[in-house]
Order: sequence, then structure tokens, then C-alpha cells
Amino acid sequence: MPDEFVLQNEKNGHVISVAGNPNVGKSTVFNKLTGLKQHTGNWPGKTVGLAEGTTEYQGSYYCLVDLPGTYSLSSNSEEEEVAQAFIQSDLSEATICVCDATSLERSLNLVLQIMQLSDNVVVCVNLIDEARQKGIKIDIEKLQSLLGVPVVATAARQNEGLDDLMSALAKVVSGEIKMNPYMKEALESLKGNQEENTIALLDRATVIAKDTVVFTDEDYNRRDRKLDMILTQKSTGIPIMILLLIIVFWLTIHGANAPSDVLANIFAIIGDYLNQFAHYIHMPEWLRGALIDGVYNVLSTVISVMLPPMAIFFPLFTLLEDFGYLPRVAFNLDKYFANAGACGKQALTMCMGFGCNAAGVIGTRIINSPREKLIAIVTNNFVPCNGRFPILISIITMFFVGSSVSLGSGLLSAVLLAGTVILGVLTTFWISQLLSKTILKGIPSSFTLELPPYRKPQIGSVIVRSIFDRTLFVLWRAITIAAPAGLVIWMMANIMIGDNSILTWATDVIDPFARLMGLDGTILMAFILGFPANEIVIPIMIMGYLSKSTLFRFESLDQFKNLLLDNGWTWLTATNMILFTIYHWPCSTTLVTIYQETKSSKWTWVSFIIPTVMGIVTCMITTLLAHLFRLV
Ligand SMILES: Nc1nc2c(ncn2[C@@H]2O[C@H](COP(=O)(O)OP(=O)(O)OP(=O)(O)O)[C@@H](O)[C@H]2O)c(=O)[nH]1
Ligand SMILES: [Mg+2]
Repeated sequence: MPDEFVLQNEKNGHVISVAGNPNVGKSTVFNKLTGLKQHTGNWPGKTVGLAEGTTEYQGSYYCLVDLPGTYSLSSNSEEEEVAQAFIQSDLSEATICVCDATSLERSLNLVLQIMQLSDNVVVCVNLIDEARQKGIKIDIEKLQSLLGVPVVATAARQNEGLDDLMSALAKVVSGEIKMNPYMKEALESLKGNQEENTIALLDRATVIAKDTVVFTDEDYNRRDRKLDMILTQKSTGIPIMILLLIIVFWLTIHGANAPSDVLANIFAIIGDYLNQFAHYIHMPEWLRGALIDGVYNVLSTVISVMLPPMAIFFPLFTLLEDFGYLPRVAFNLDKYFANAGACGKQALTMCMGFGCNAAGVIGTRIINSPREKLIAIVTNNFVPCNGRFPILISIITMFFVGSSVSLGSGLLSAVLLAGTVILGVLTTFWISQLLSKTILKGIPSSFTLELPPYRKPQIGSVIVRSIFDRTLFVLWRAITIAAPAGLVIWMMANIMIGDNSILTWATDVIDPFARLMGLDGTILMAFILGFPANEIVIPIMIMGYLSKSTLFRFESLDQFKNLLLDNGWTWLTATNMILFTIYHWPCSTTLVTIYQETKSSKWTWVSFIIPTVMGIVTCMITTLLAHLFRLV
């Protein structure tokens, strides 16, 4: 835990902590006030670490710090310790304590704990729109007089009440409003014995909640409970999960097909013009080759292959996330993770891995036990990230479905892709179990994961968030890596040593080994050079094959397939390519993140070696079997 907090904006105004229970809308309040884009979504534990941002109100500046959600401040986990330490630190001048209007009693317990640490508290009763809908009425004025600090009702997502919140905050910071001295004294007198204090605060929270909250509809959770009956029941939970997976993939694959082709065609036409232009200005051939055949071609392949599926997948995923489905996935998979000796929350970090494994690794901070956190980190790489989906989709579509685009073939691709992902999930269980029986022995800790209410996602904000925050972010990362990589690979393919280019020379060296795995030197080299980002594996592979044959433009999957067939691909090569895509080393960004999270080169190596060895061995076995049974 840090002894001293360092903020970038602390000199830019009054430092304010934004604290509260998990999933009550802290980050939403923070985002609305600061205009930033902290990750929000309908499951507890999204915010890890501290995020800061500034906002101006009536000429004064405030530096808000978005804290991770905590149920209490009793130092049960790293996140609780950090939150408590920050609120108590000299840096924090005041705390906005965000509460859930639909379960005020529990929120109040934390409010009281915070009031014991700091005199300057503003209570923000958020989700007031949801409370209204559920027939829950809160007497805000009474709450304010009982607590002795300012209380403001908000619906942050709809911008409701945020102005009042800032106004109350300004008064607290300026000293215009102070905590009621009687309340302060009462809380002070409880501090002595920790156990007694905890019980007394709980009691007080109950009493205050009873006095201020009226439930006009006792059965307000009816609809959620009915849905949960279906989505989390033994017999229906997992089949629905698999079905949803297939639907998401189907929409992604089917929807991405046409735009991918259009993009590829547009890039090809622009490429022609660029070539003509290069010719026109008498650009030297080596420069033209490096820029157009190298950088431009790799970039355009990465964009046309990756952009459409991401632009469909991320919004769908975010919709499910905002609806509240992710914690249900964790609930359904909990017993499998427990059997594997791991933590059920690993399901959530696994889901994050679908977007980006590095994000999944950071997400493991929600797991309290260090042992289970390590298991989650080491196995995160078994769910394919967005850089790997395009490889899987294109290979599956070309070799197992037939590249004609029809509803049926899209569905078959989706089923096969879902099957591949399920294999990755099963591998996560196996390896988790293996780890917890060997180098990470221990019994799984128990935890309570809350099932948040189902929330109607805001379509507009889902689209904006998923396109701008996720799609463009991932794409930008891919592009910044792809452009220089394109140049390096073009040079490798064109700088000759004797009769062969460096690339041919290098692929020839590893070719015999790659053949044992049912791949070839070019494919393996593409994975090796794709270490900075899996997004560039396919462009590298294309360039590798092209350095041996004629010019190629990525215009359609058919053309791509012919190129592969010309280079000796069979269904076995395709199968091994798929297997190796889910079983190989994590990309460099993920490994750096693993090192940062674990602070241990040993665990970084373990995360590298396990999937790599698995990939090599699995591919060798399938190749051996295929040859043994004369299947190829
Ligand atoms: N209806 C409604 N939904 C809200 C409101 N504020 C936030 N939400 C939704 O509640 C969910 C949780 O919001 P977050 O801001 O991520 O919550 P958080 O407290 O930062 O959560 P953690 O970081 O996980 O502790 C998201 O799906 C938000 O869109 C609100 O005022 N009304
Ligand atoms: Mg948050």
C-alpha cells in the first residue's frame, strides 16, 4: 500500500475523494463532473486503483479522485486499505460518499464509517431514479438532519442533482457547512473498541434507514428475481450463456463480413493511386516498396480485418455488461472455479480478457486472495482477446465453413468460434486446477459477489463508449504497432543475404520445428514477430508468403485462402493455427502488465511458458494423430 499518495492535479484545486459501495455509480458521478471516461458498467469492482480528474464550480477548481468501491473500511482487502488511507490522508479535503438509493441501509454503514475518518463529508444518494421506479421513497431532509452532513439526491446517469451536489461540496470545503457537532461527538465516542464500533454503526445505519426510507411496493425486486430464475438456474443458466455467446459471435461475424470487404476494396483502390503517385514523382523503388507494400498494406489489412468485428462486438459486449449479465456469468461459473481451486470472480476478469488480456490482468485486482489472483493472471491469456478474434474468424470461415457468405455459414462459423472460446474457458479451468494443486496450493476462499439489479442500458452511451473508448483505443494501439512492424517486416522480406531475404532465411531456420507442430516457418515466424500485438500476425504471414510469390492485395477471403493453399495449407494447418492462436505466449503489453501487477519475473515467466508449452505440445499431438490415422 502506498505510504504517500501522489496526484497529478493536486495543485489544481481542492482534492475530493469519491467513495462508496461497489456499483453505486461513483465512476458515473466522477465522469459526469470531470468529463472523463472512467470505466463504468453494471457489476461490482470495475474501478481499481485511483483515477483523478478536475472540475470547476463557481470559479474554484476541484480535483476529484474516483476510489474503488468498498463495503466497509476495515482493511479486508487492498482496495479497502487504499480507499481508507486516501480518505484519511492529508491530501483529501472532503469526501463525496455515493450511496445506492435502492439499498440505503448498507450504504449508510459506510457513510458513518467515513464520517468517523473525516469531518468534511457530502452524502450523494445516487440511483434515485431507480428507487422511484421501484417505489422506494427517501426523505432526504430527514436523512440530512439525522446524519448531520449535507445530503443530495442524484441520478448521475441523467445528470440529475449534480449541480446541487457541487454546491453542497463547495459549502463543505469552504467551511460554510460543518458536520453537526453532536453527531461528531457521538461517532467519536464509539471509536474505542473496534468490534463494538462496527456493531454500533450497523445499528445506527439500520435505525436511520428505517426512519427515512419507505417501501411502497414491498415486492419491488420481483422482475429481477424472475429473470434470475432463468439466467442463473442450473438447467438453463449455462445453455443460455452458450447461446448468447453464439448469438454475439454470429452478429459479429455476419455483420462484419460486408463492411470488411468494402474497406479492403477501398484500401486497394487507394493503394493503386498511391502507387501511381509514387511512380509519378519518381519515388525510388525501395522507398515505394517500404511505404506502400510494407507500411500501407499492413495497416490497411489490420484496419479492414479488425475494425468491423470490433465495432460490432464491443457494443454488444457493453450492452450485456450494462444490463448486468456479467455477474450472472460469474454466478453460473462459480462452482467450476471453486472446483478448480480458484475464485469465482475470475469469471469477471476472464470476460474482461475478451476485450484485451492486459485489461483482464489489471481487473484481477478485484480478487482479494493473492493466490487466486495469481491463478487468474496466469490463465487470463486463454480467452482470446480482440487481437486474436480476427485470426480465429478468418481461419474458421476459410477452412471450415466455405467462404460464401450466407446466413447458415455465418452461424456455423459462430458455433465453431464459440466452441474455440469454450475450449479456452475449459483450459482455464484445467490450468487453474493444475496450478492450485501444484505451485499455488490452497483452498479457495469464499466471497460474496453481489448480483446487481438488471438495468436498462442506455443505447446511445453504450455505442459511444464502446466505439470511442474501446474500439478506437484498441485499433489505435494496433495501428501504432502495425505501422512500424510493417516497415521492419518489409525490410526483413527485402534485404537479401546471399540469395535469400532475411525473412526467408529466418523462416527456413525454424521451419523444421514448425512442421512438427503442423505449421510452417512463416506461420510460426508471424506469431513470433506478432509478439508486440496479435493483430499483426495475419499481415506478417501474408507478407512472408508474398516474399516468395507474386504481388498480393488483400481484397477478399477467397484470395487469401488461395494464397494459403498455394503455400501448402491443409485443414490440419488451419486447426493447428487455431489451437496455437489460443495457446501461445501473451503479447508484450500483457506480459508487461503481468509484471507490473505481480512485481515478479517468476510469475511473468510462468505466464509466458505455460500457454507456450501447451500450444507446442497440443499442435504436435494433433499433427501426430492426423498423420498416424492418415487423415492428411
Ligand atoms: N439508472 C441509473 N443508473 C445509474 C446511475 N448512475 C450509475 N448508473 C449505472 O450503474 C452502473 C454502475 O455505475 P458505475 O459508475 O460503474 O459504478 P461504480 O460505483 O463506479 O462501480 P465500481 O467501480 O464497480 O465500484 C452502471 O451501469 C451505470 O450506468 C443513475 O443515476 N441511474
Ligand atoms: Mg467505478
